[in-house]
Amino acid sequence: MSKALVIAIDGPSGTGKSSVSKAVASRLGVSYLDTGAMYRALAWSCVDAQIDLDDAAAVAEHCRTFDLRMGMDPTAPSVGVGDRLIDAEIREDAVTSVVSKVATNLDVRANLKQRQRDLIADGAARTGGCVAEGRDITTVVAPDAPVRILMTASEEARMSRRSRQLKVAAESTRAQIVDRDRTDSTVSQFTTAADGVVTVDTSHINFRQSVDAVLQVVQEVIDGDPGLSTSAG
Ligand SMILES: Nc1ncnc2c1ncn2[C@@H]1O[C@H](COP(=O)(O)OP(=O)(O)O)[C@@H](O)[C@H]1O
Ligand SMILES: Nc1ccn([C@H]2C[C@H](O)[C@@H](COP(=O)(O)OP(=O)(O)O)O2)c(=O)n1
Repeated sequence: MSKALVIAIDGPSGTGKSSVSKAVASRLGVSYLDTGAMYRALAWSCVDAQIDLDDAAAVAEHCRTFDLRMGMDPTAPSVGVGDRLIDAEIREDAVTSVVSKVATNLDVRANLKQRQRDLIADGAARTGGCVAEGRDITTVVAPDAPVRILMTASEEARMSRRSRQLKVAAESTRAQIVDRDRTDSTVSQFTTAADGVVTVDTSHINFRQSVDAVLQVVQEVIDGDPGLSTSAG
């Protein structure tokens, strides 16, 4: 029986993790998991339930019971709580500005880590593989993944991409990117590659080239491990 093609991708904000991971998963015909969206969904759900985000015990308790539903089709990923789809809501400033409060809660991280492992296993069982992206996938959630990649890019490139994406001035993205990454890095190390993790620096390559760079790393791993397979040609 062939082994599941789990591809773990970490990196700071604005390196291209989400867009590149989605494209790679589509090309390979495997599932896609945006773990950052899970932290965002929890932050949204706490605000919706009027839970004080500074009350770590209350946030952790809410995390244990909230009905998070992740759609893992890379061509139409979705995030829901119960029957309500919240894909747009979790990208709003109201969530972006507070998400670090839930992401730095260690009880929350333990709960979401287990959910992420289960989702990756389910997604891989359905489609033969899964591209999972975040901050601690290569090190904590899926340290045994056959492909592990750290995406990096200069601060300048990351800020300018986010500003183009959000249609705001580059400098105004500093708080969203540089400051938030600094807070998040107190609980997971995602700026240097752990042992066995391949770095893909996207500072000076475009989106297409970034997708090709990741696919090349995947192909090299497949070539060295005949037990792994993919539907991509
Ligand atoms: N290599 C690249 N070169 C230029 N722009 C890119 C590249 N990769 C991604 N982008 C663009 O940068 C923006 C941020 O990418 P995203 O995937 O959301 O990053 P992350 O998930 O790391 O925060 C998106 O608009 C995306 O299309
Ligand atoms: N595996 C993960 C994924 C995201 N996080 C944190 C980091 C961010 O503050 C939030 C949201 O992550 P997301 O990847 O959506 O953030 P970006 O806006 O792309 O930088 O969750 C985490 O701590 N661990």
